[in-house]
Amino acid sequence: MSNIKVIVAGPRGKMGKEALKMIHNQSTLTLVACIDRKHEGMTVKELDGFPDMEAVIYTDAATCLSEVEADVLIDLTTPENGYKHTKLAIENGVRPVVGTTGFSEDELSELTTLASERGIGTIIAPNFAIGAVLMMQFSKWAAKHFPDVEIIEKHHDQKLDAPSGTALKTAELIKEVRHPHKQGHESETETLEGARGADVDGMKIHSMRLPGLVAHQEVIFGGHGETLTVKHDSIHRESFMSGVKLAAERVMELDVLVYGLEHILD
Ligand SMILES: NC(=O)C1=CN([C@@H]2O[C@H](COP(=O)(O)OP(=O)(O)OC[C@H]3O[C@@H](n4cnc5c(N)ncnc54)[C@H](O)[C@@H]3O)[C@@H](O)[C@H]2O)C=CC1
Ligand SMILES: O=C(O)C1=N[C@H](C(=O)O)C[C@H](O)C1
Repeated sequence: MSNIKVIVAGPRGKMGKEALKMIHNQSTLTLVACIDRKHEGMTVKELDGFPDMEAVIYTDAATCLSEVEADVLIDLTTPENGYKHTKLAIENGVRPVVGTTGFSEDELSELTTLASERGIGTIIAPNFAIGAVLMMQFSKWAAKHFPDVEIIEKHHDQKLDAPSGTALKTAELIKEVRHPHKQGHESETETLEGARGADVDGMKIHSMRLPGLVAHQEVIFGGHGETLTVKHDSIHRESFMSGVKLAAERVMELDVLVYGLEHILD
């Protein structure tokens, strides 16, 4: 694999820092610039102390994506900015690898159309951890046999979006095999609003936010006299990095947008 020139948006965030470490420690990706809210003109070396990272920080995404010669944008920011960066990247011929979650369905559909029109490979993956991708696939399989299911996602208390991108993606995969139906008692009522969680075609999603958590999900299926739980825990953000690296390599071979890492895993 020849060397891939990468821009990272959000380099000072929890995921951005982990991505810089990953890029620093391997040989197929080279950091050529960063997009940040602050520190215009500084280098990553000056900002974070990585000894040989001379990549310059831009505060204006449009300038960065139009001026810097780059193959891939890795975006790890916020829903609003991630969407803007992804759009700008596609318009400038830079392939986006997006970990940022919280995009609306309309935004995803607009980006899908734009990527196809421009022929620019794009990967948006709500979860880059290989174990999480397997947890979602196992859940889809289980839902064929256990159509009553509730998703419980648990995250750190700095997370902006709820439910998590992973929970929504899990529900989307389960929807492919589950007939919509209301779960629980047909006459059940909430005496406290929100008690039964968010609703996707009758299946429920519950979001927990607490300090000390990283990223965790349980998908609980109920049957006759039995339950089945499919569970994944990211206990360190390093868990996401093999997926980010794989996506940055595979996006070079794509000319459309794919949503979910499962599309590029062997
Ligand atoms: N797909 C995946 O596997 C994973 C996705 N995520 C998602 O990644 C995103 C980032 O997560 P964290 O690193 O935990 O958040 P964070 O809050 O630690 O980092 C976000 C960073 O984005 C920066 N930022 C905000 N606006 C910006 C702008 N206009 N330009 C450049 N940088 C900007 C902030 O300064 C901050 O440093 C979230 O959407 C989260 O849900 C998080 C973990 C795994
Ligand atoms: O914000 C996070 O931390 C995470 N966000 C992603 C999501 O919304 O699913 C992926 C992972 O769960 C961590």
